[in-house]
Amino acid sequence: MYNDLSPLGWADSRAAELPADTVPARVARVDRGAAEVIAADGQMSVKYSARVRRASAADPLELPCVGDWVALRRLPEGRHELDEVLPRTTAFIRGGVSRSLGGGLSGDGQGQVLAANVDVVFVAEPSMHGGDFADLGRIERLVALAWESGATPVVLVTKADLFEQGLDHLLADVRVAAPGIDVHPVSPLHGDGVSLAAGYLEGSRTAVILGPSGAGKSTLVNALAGSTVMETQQVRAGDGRGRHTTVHRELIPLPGGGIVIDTPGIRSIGMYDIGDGVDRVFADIESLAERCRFGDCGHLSEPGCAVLAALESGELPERRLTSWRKLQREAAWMASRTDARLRKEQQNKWKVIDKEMRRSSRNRP
Ligand SMILES: Nc1nc2c(ncn2[C@@H]2O[C@H](COP(=O)(O)OP(=O)(O)OP(=O)(O)O)[C@@H](O)[C@H]2O)c(=O)[nH]1
Ligand SMILES: [Zn+2]
Repeated sequence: MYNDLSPLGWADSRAAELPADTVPARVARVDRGAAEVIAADGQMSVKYSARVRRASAADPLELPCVGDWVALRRLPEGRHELDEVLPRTTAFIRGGVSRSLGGGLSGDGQGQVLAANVDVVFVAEPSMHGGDFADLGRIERLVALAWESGATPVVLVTKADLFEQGLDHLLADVRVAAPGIDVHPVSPLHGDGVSLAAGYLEGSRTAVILGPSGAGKSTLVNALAGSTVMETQQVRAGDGRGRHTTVHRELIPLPGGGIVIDTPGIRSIGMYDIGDGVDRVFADIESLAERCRFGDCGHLSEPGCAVLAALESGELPERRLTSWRKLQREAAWMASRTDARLRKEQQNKWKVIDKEMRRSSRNRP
C-alpha cells in the first residue's frame, strides 16, 4: 500500500495536471493494451481509455510506458481505467531503427518510449570484462544516450575490486571519456559504493542502469533493494475478483528511498537518436573544432585544423576522435532513417487523403 505516492516520485505540484475526477498512479509495467500501475491504494492492472487508445494509434510515442505518471479514472463497476498519460519530464525513446538478429541494422519504422520520468542514468561499465579493460567507447555511447533522454548520467566503474593497482589510471581515462560527469568505482558484490549510488536517488528520484551483460547491473539493483524486491510479485488483479497473478514489475521502489527501473527494453538498446547527446559527450572536440580555420573543416588534413593539432600534441587521444567519428556517423545515419520514415508517413497520409477525396467526389451526385 502506498497511501502517500511521494516515495514513488510523485510531486504534489503535478496535481494540477490531473483531469477532473482522476487520481495519479505510476506505471510499473506495460503489457499489450494494459498497464500495471501503482496507485495510492495499491497495485492494479488497468486498461487504456478510448482517448489513450486513439492518441497512441496516431502516435506510438503516446503509449503508456514504465515510469509514466498517469491519471486513473474510476469506472462505475469499481475498476479503473488509464485515462491519460501526464507530461513526461524525461524519456528514453527507441528510434525507428533496431539491430536485426544478424547484427545489422534495420528500420522498423516506429519510435517507442521505453521508460519515462527517469532522473539519473547509471552507466555501468566493468573495470575488467572477459580479460578486457573498461570499454571507453561504450561509455561514450551510453552517456550520449543518457543525455539524449534528458536524465543525468553517472558513470559507475563496476567490479572495481578486480583491480589491485592502476585503478586510478583507469578512472582517469574514463573521466576523459565522460567529461563533466561523476565517475565512481563500485563493487556491488561486496557492497562497495552502493550507498554512494543510493545517494543519487535521494528525494525519491528514479534511476535506470545501462551497461553490458555481466556488468553487475542486477547485483547493483539487488544491493540497492536489499535483496528480492525486484523479482516477481503476488498481485491482485484489478477486477477485484481476488485472482492472483505473478507479474514481473519493472519499476522497483527501493526500501531506502528512490526508484530503479530495470526493463529488458532499456537493457537491450542498440541505436537511438543520439545526435545532441553525442555533441555533449564530445564537447571538448566540438570546442576544438570551433577553432579550426575552416568552418566546414573535416579534421582530416585541412590546414589550420585545431582538432588535428590537439591530436598531434597528445591533448586529444586518438581513440576519442575515432569514437566521435563513429558515433557521429551513427547519429547521422539514424537521423536520415528518421527523415525517411517521416517522409513515408507523410506520403501515406497524403495517399489516404487523396483516396478519401476521390471517394467523396465519386459519391457526389
Ligand atoms: N568481482 C566482482 N564481480 C561482480 C561484482 N558485481 C557483480 N559481479 C559478478 O558479475 C557477474 C554478473 O553480474 P550481474 O549482476 O548478473 O550482471 P548484469 O549486468 O545484471 O548482467 P545481465 O543481467 O546479463 O545484463 C555475476 O557473476 C556477479 O557475481 C563485483 O562488484 N565484483
Ligand atoms: Zn579541423
